[in-house]
Amino acid sequence: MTTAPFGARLDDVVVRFGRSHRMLPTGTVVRDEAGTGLAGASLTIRPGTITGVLGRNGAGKTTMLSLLAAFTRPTSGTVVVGPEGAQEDPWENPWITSGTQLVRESGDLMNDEKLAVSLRYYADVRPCWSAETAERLLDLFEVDVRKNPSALSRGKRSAVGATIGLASRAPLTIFDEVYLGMDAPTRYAFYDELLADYAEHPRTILLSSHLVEEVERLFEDVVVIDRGRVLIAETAEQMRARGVSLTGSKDAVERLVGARRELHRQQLGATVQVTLEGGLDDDEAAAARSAGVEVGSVPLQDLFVRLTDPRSVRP
Ligand SMILES: Nc1ncnc2c1ncn2[C@@H]1O[C@H](COP(=O)(O)OP(=O)(O)OP(=O)(O)O)[C@@H](O)[C@H]1O
Repeated sequence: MTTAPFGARLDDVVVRFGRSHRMLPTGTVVRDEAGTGLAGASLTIRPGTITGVLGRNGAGKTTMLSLLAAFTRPTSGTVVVGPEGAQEDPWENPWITSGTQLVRESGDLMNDEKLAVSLRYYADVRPCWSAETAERLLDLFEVDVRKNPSALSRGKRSAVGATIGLASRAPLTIFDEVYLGMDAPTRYAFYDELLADYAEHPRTILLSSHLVEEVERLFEDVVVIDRGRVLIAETAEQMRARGVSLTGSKDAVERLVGARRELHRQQLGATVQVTLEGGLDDDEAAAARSAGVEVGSVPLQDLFVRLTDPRSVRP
């Protein structure tokens, strides 16, 4: 089993879910339209990076992550996963799937057996499994492996998911919103463990989260999915350079804004704060300084919210 980090590529991938039939309380049967998970998504995941996967509810994050782990198959388009130069379709491909660990909020645990049984299963199917890491993290998160998963609180189940992801040491490790049930101290402990383990055992990690502010410091690359398509796929640094915030008197800020695209505007008494798309060149930065306008960076969370705002018209 190779331990080289896996990368992945999606080319024009469409995922359509079948039509379903539903009976209303009145007895009438209605036909639901087919749902679209992805509507032509193209993307490259660089091996050996931590990539944040962001998107509003229903954007297609889970669909995309499920494709990489071969839990779902594309309706059209291609998906390949694997180490550089040896990427293959992951569907029914044991070589690729044994190197891919998808951790979902549901936990994927055997609810009627003691937790120790599920852990043995993961140890068997993940060639790089670290029993020592699993034991240490379960101890850290105070999870009792003699309990059945169904007897664990939501937070403890999330901690088990986090443990499985880290202990798998899988060349592609995917965390799909696993931290939702965890309290803040547990989440922060998880982020620290993830960074420490990643530094020691380089691999590819994908993290989807709605807690963008909290996790953005972990990201090297960022993918933003919007309505089934990939809106942004670049380094976190490039994404941060997509916006700049200007704070100062209305007139001075207005002069700097000119005809540029505004992502957000906030009036604070006589002061206005505008988030602009793009950065400032040297002349603009000098003009801002001499006009007493404060130039700041924009957190990824704010950029993500503004760039995926359905009310904003894209150029
Ligand atoms: N099994 C399914 N049947 C029909 N439609 C589905 C199914 N699974 C997902 N969808 C639809 O596909 C779209 C993308 O869903 P997906 O779960 O991938 O989004 P998401 O970005 O993970 O959302 P969230 O942040 O709310 O978890 C949504 O419109 C959803 O309703």
